[in-house]
Amino acid sequence: VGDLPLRFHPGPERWHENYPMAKGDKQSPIEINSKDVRHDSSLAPWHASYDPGAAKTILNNGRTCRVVFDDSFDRSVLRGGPLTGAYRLRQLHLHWGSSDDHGSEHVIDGVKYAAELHMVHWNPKHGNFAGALKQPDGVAVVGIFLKVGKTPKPEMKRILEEIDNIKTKGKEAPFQHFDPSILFPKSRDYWTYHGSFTTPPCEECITWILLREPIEVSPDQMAKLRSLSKNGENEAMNPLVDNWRPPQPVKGRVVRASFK
Ligand SMILES: COc1cccc(N2C=Cc3cc(S(N)(=O)=O)sc3S2(=O)=O)c1
Ligand SMILES: [Zn+2]
Repeated sequence: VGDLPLRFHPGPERWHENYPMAKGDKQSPIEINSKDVRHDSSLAPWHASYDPGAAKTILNNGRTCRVVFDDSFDRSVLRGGPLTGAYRLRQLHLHWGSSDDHGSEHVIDGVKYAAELHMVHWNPKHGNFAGALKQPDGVAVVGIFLKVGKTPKPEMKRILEEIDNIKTKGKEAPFQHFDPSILFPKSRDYWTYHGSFTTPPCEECITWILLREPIEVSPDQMAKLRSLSKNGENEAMNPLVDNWRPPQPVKGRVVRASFK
């Protein structure tokens, strides 16, 4: 599927034709309504201990902008929160819209953020990433909402400065000495629920940890993201925007909050 021209890429409504899991009972993203959220005082705080040296490259794969980390040993790990054990950071990527009023995948009390950053971690007790995909506790994704404001976080600058080197699909550039925990907002408050990858193959192996406090980006930082192309360098520019999946049925799942 990855290397077919765009016109053959079916949208989210048709993913289930090739990936039956896309119609499962634990799909992501979802709408979170505070009135249905249950505060769970037993939820521990989460901790990330990332090694800046683990950052390797940044790439445009035609569907998102992704930073890849060395996950060959417990070098950059996430612990605590709803998790048991240490989960290894594998990659981070973003989802964003064609304008500032939408772009996030999860929707909070009806609010769509301009973008949503995902930090993907996997549970090494399952041997490797492919093995972790098949387990309900295989993967943990930290989601951070991005909203457009006047006091942009300087830390996002580093990722967005690299955009010029990965404008077209397939472009990759070295991206080293980067500690993604600088992107975390001040508050550690989070929601957590069990769900899936928001793109095919849509496996239901993800413990989602969504941070309540958004981080700020500037309007021209958003414009920078939108200047990426879905196409290769010798094809027509096709703005890489609206790479978000719409909210999926909650199907009785309970979203827990670490805060009151
Ligand atoms: C076997 O290769 C696989 C198997 C499963 C997922 C992936 N990946 C591609 C999409 C994808 C979507 C993610 S999201 N938006 O839910 O955080 S995380 C992720 S991925 O791990 O990079 C690669
Ligand atoms: Zn994602």
